[in-house]
Amino acid sequence: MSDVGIDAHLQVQRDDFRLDARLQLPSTGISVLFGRSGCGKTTLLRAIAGLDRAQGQLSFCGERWLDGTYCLPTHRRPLGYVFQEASLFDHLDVRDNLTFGYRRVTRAERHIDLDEATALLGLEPLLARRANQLSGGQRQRVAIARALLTSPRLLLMDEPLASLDLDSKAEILPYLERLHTELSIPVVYVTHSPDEVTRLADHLVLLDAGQVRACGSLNELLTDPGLPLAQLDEAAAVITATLAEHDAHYHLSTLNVPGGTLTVALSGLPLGTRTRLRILARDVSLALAPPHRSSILNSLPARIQDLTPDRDPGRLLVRLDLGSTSILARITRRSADQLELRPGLDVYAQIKSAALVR
Ligand SMILES: Nc1ncnc2c1ncn2[C@@H]1O[C@H](COP(=O)(O)OP(=O)(O)OP(=O)(O)O)[C@@H](O)[C@H]1O
Repeated sequence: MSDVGIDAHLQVQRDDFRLDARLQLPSTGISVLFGRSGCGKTTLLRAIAGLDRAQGQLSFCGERWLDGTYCLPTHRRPLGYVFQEASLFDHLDVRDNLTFGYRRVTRAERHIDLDEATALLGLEPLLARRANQLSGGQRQRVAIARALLTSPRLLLMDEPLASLDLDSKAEILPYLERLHTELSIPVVYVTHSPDEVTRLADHLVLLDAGQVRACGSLNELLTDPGLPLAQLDEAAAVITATLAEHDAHYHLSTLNVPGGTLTVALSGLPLGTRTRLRILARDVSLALAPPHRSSILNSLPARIQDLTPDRDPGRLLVRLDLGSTSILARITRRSADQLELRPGLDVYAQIKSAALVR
């Protein structure tokens, strides 16, 4: 990794649980800590913040935060922390909640101002409202803006959507996506929601029983047949795409993707927008020749990287190299034998359906 943000080997001992996590996270983008309930996501996040006592080493962008007996206290670590439930000052209005931390940052250290944070989280109409008159989603947006106004160099978020209903989650996700595109500070984000992973993660850390099972870029881990994500029914690749053309007549949009173009249902996004495209493994089939007179619009040249047994004994998982990224195909073992598929073979990936991630 060229630009390392967090470089850590952290241990936390609890009565019946031990965290022993080695990880390196990049200094940009959203890194998601992912894993089942109780695997240690919150424990690791709190150890990074210095909120719980940890052993080991931790540095951030080369600065030592923990090393043996040396421990930089939380209030001296330049980080913002967003908890599952926003703890606001209920008797204050939104503006006063926001300025609370902001005033304590010296002018020279400020890299985001009140207007920017308010605009980024869409809080203008709420500034005069008292905190106890906000919905759960609005409270969480205020909590995120308040964390940003302390001008952190690292933002830690512990399941910020977990206590919200579906509508509030849908309301807040676009704001989190904006953080992603408009701010350059790295975010470490805890969730066990696959949807949030797909929408937000650039980088993924898979935790299992207190240990890091894998750590890498989102699509690298999603398409790794040795990891549990590729064995899910919903196994999918998430690739980056750019909107290239809208066809109002046929109600379709075309996107540039690694290795070619793909067509999806007409999108309202402007041409040139960079977005994410989710391609389910079960929606990809393989052919040895380019499709001829097929109803499938999407076909990309690809090279087989590997073939791995699937949970279903009648099927195989095929990882396909598109050049700069990979996708998965779930096909029958019989087809694989009939087509004599093997690593290194050039094929055509026929994609029945692909969806913009939103
Ligand atoms: N304060 C504590 N004292 C003792 N044990 C704790 C404490 N906090 C967490 N644990 C235990 O540590 C383990 C990891 O908990 P942690 O909250 O980090 O998991 P998690 O992956 O964040 O889970 P979830 O997704 O359910 O929030 C669990 O077994 C939990 O019971």
